[in-house]
Order: sequence, then structure tokens, then C-alpha cells
Amino acid sequence: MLRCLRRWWPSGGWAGLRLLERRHLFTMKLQSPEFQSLFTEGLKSLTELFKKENHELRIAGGAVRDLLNGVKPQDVDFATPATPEQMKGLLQAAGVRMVNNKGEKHGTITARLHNENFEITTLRIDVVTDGRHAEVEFTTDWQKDAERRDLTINSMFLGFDGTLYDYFNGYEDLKNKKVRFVGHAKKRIQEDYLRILRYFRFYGRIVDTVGDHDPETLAAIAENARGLAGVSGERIWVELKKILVGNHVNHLIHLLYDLGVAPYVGLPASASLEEFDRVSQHVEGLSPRPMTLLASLFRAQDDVSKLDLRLKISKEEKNLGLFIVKYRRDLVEAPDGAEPLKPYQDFLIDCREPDAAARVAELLKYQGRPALLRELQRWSVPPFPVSGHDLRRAGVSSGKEIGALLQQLRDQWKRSGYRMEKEELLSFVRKT
Ligand SMILES: Nc1ccn([C@@H]2O[C@H](COP(=O)(O)OP(=O)(O)OP(=O)(O)O)[C@@H](O)[C@H]2O)c(=O)n1
Ligand SMILES: [Mg+2]
Repeated sequence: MLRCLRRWWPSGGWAGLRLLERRHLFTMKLQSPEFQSLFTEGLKSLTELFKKENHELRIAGGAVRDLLNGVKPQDVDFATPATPEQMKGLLQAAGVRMVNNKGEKHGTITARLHNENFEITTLRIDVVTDGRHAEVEFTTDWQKDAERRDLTINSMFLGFDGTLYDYFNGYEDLKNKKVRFVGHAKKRIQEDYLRILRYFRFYGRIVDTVGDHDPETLAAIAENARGLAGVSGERIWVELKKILVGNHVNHLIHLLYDLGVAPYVGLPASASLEEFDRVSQHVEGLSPRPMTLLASLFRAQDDVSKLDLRLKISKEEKNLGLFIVKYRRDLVEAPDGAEPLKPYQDFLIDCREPDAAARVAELLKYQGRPALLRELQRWSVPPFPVSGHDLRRAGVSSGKEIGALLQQLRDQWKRSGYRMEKEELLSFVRKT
């Protein structure tokens, strides 16, 4: 009935109807291959168990958003009005194993069926939030659970018959590519300041053309940016990385600076945004690592260390940042007449660290040299043909002399474009 009304009633028309729609949902039936592909043996058994005990069970949040976008979700969360105790009871009675009980305080039970884990969370209201953690109260009201979620596109539920339960026009927003907080942006952000970064991340994910932001949302972000100071570096880094490899990254990083968010998420206060603009064009279509692009904001290696202190990045990520900042201006010009790839090859021949090739590849992306990158990927480090043993056999006995000679021969070999062979190189030794 409501669906019929909605078809001809002007949207945004009669306020009473809008309210009615909100409470009683805009329903549609989803039947897509991505949705069908979720019905594994494990999920079928799980839904049967809940049905038998008359507990509703629905797919919740991000997975619904992805399915409506025609994407198979990476992880699927489930929601139910059943309390954790009720869930435990019904799972135990059916002999289903439960794993990882850490989430129970927040209402999450993980059931393992047919070698698959299913995270099921009791509908809840976040009663006390300190911007990072929440104290929760369970509820049986689906709308209340939708209301405590961050964005309208992330606030929907999906029944196993394909019924969409959408209390805050998330589906409309998804179709219109609008990223909006549920209710007041300020309130949602103050419940968990990480949502500031989630706003940027999902903007990159769903919006086609940049520039369209709700002014109230931007104001709420600017006013609350400081709250990110209390959020753990690990959580921030996860979001930041996704922003850096997502769409519209140039627009979004500028916005992080314009709104005063940048200093609270470990980004350098006096970043080089001109360099960032250049590099973000260079790396387009080259699938850079997050750090490759981020490095363009750093003026010196010290900035990488400061970022690490705040975000606790991995050693590999830190080394990549330090490497790019150190070599971005050095490994550019080849010596007169040499192939442009030569300085990079020489570097790899001297460096010999296992992930050096990957770092140099990222550097070429940074410098906007895709043709050289392709050339490098076809090349492998040739082995230097002379050993200390060869020199000893050629009559050199002092260890010190062997070391110095090897270095000289290596330089000669590099100058020849790694073409000189053992005999040719040793002939220099014999002559001296
Ligand atoms: N700070 C947060 C984190 C999560 N959520 C809610 O919890 C759901 C699941 O969170 P999560 O898996 O972290 O994010 P997704 O939205 O699913 O995104 P992704 O595809 O990256 O998993 C979200 O959709 C949203 O409804 C929220 O309201 N506020
Ligand atoms: Mg998810």
C-alpha cells in the first residue's frame, strides 16, 4: 500500500506522509546475483535456526549498501532483536560452536556454521558515548538501531526474502550518490569522531562528481575535528589508507586541510600541497600504495617519523615513506647518454634489500614515469659476474685489495650497462 502511495505522492510533499514513510519504511525487494551468492549452506542453517525460534534476523549496515550497489560485500554483519543470551541459548541447543566472545558486551555473537563465521549483533542503542567507545543498551526496535549508525547509506537492513528496511532514505541517498549522516551530523560525529574520516571515505566511494557537500556537515566536521585527537592511530590509519586509494583523493585531502582535520590525523601541518597536487595526477591509474601518495605531503623525512608516532604505521610503510622522501629528487636524471632507467637499476644493484624493487616501483609512480615503471617490471637484477674467489685465483691475495678491486669492477660493470662479462672484467685485474 505504502509503495503505491509513494509512487505518485510528491517526495518532500506532505510532511505527515514523510513521517509515515520513515516509520514504516520504504520497502523494495532485492533479487540480485550478489545477494543470491550469500546463501551458503552456513547462512541457510543460520536463518533456519533463528526462524524456528521466531527471532528475526537481517543483514545490516555496510553489506546492504554494497548489495544495493551491485557489489558483493567483503564482510556481512547480521542484526537481530534476540539478546546475546537468547542467541547463545539457541545456538548451544543446536550444537553450534561460538567463537571469539570479545564482542558479547556490545551484543555481538560469532557463530560458526559449515566452516563460516557469522557475526550477529543484538539491536542496540548507544547510551553513553565518549567519541570512541560506546556503552550499549539492547532494544527490539529496528529503527532505533538504524538511528545510531553513521550514514544513511549505512543504516539499512535487508531481510532474507530481499525486503529492504530503510528508515532514513538511505536507498535514495545511495541512488542520488549523497553521503549524509543519520539525523544531525554533529551528534553522529560526537558519538565517534572516526566518523569524520568515514564520511570522506564513503564520499570517495559513492560520489561521481566532486564538490557537492552539505554545508551543515562540513561545519560539523570543522567544529569537531579536534575530537579525532582522542582516536587511536590504528583506527585512523585504516580509514586514511582507504581515502588515499579511493576516488577524489585530491579533493578529499584538500578538504581535510581546509576543515582543519589534517593535524589531528597525523598529517604534517605545513604540507606541500602543490607537490601533492602534482603527485596525485602522476599516480592516477597506477594503483599506488597509500604511502606513495601520502609521501608527497612530507617536506622532510622527519614528517614520516611524526606520522608514524601518531598512526603506528607498519615498518614497511614507514620505510617506503622515508625512501620516497629521500630519493624523489635524486633518482631522476640519468648520466649523459645513459638510458633513463639506469639510475634506478644502479640503485637496485647496489641496494640488494628484498623489497627494494617494490619501493623503486612506487617511486616511479610518484615521479609520474609509467613507461619506465613498465620497463623496470620487465627487468630483473643481473648477477655481478666476478667474486672474491675469482680475484684470488687471479693472484690478488690481500683481503683489503680484493674489496677495493671488487668495488672498482662493479662500477665498471655498471657503466657498461651490466654487459661486461667475467673474463673481460678480470682482464683489467691482470693488466694492473
Ligand atoms: N564508526 C562507525 C563504524 C560503523 N558503523 C556502522 O556499522 C556498520 C559496519 O561497520 P564497518 O564494517 O566498520 O563498515 P562498513 O560500513 O561495513 O564498511 P566496509 O565496507 O569498509 O566494511 C556500518 O555500515 C555502520 O552502520 C557506524 O555507525 N559508525
Ligand atoms: Mg563492513
